[in-house]
Amino acid sequence: MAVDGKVIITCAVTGAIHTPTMSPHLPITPDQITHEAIAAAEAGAAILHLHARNPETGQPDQTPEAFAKFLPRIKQGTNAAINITTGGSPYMRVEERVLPAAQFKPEVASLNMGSMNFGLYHLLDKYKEFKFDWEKTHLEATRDLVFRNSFKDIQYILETCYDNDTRFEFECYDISHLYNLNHFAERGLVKPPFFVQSVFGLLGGIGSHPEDVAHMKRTADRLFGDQYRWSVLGAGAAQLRVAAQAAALGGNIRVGLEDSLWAGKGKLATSNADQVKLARKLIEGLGMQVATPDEARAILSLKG
Ligand SMILES: C[C@H](N)CC(=O)CC(=O)O
Ligand SMILES: [Zn+2]
Repeated sequence: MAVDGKVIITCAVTGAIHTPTMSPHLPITPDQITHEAIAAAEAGAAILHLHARNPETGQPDQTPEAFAKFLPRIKQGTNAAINITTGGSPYMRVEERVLPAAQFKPEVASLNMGSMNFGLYHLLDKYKEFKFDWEKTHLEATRDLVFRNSFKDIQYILETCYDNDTRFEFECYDISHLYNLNHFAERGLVKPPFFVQSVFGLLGGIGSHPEDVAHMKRTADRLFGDQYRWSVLGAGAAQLRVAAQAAALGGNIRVGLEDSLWAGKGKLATSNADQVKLARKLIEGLGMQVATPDEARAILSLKG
């Protein structure tokens, strides 16, 4: 819940879902990722969720070397908390996916709380021509893709990062994922407050209807009571609508070009900061305030 009316904005700067042909504004190179991350923080993002890409082709790159090309500069340029993905790309194995978080010991790392179909092939209806061959394959192959996050995979990431005092952004794409988180809580493998990032509107997970958002919150309230901090992300066109509903319900918000390329209906976002500014307007419009990085650290008990 927004603590003392402070709402945490997370910005997911580039991700591993969208591809270069989809938007000229998708940051690919280390310079672009660095610039976009710092600008998003200046606009109000307290947490920066980071993936790396091949600077030439934009292909997801989960090697620590790729992250090392922008992490130090981002840390120098902003006080925002760093959140390194352990999801990588849904095609990767968990041993590869956990490497950057294990090496850089960030304040936050994402943790996907269940296996699921991860559909992107429907985007092929929209984009006919692609700059790079891998883009079409990347989308097409999701027709038969299972994003694997077995209990063993999840425990492997938890144990690999345990001594780093890294806390997790628990990505819950469906109600069952909340129960999986509860399972690890009961086993004492995760400690509160749980930063629950509910994902809405990704093909293979829960939808983005207001009933879905309400159902996810009701279930999390019942399972975790005051032991969790709720945040939401809406995929694609649902981003701002889901953010508005959640903020009104006391939730925190995730935006960024990883989750949506848009800044309103049919309008391509020209930067991550664009979306952060829209989120800020929402929050302040509701009479709440945007949490600073240090306020977010206090709310989420981050190591700082
Ligand atoms: C829907 C988002 N792409 C979820 C995500 O951010 C996964 C991760 O990086 O671990
Ligand atoms: Zn991610």
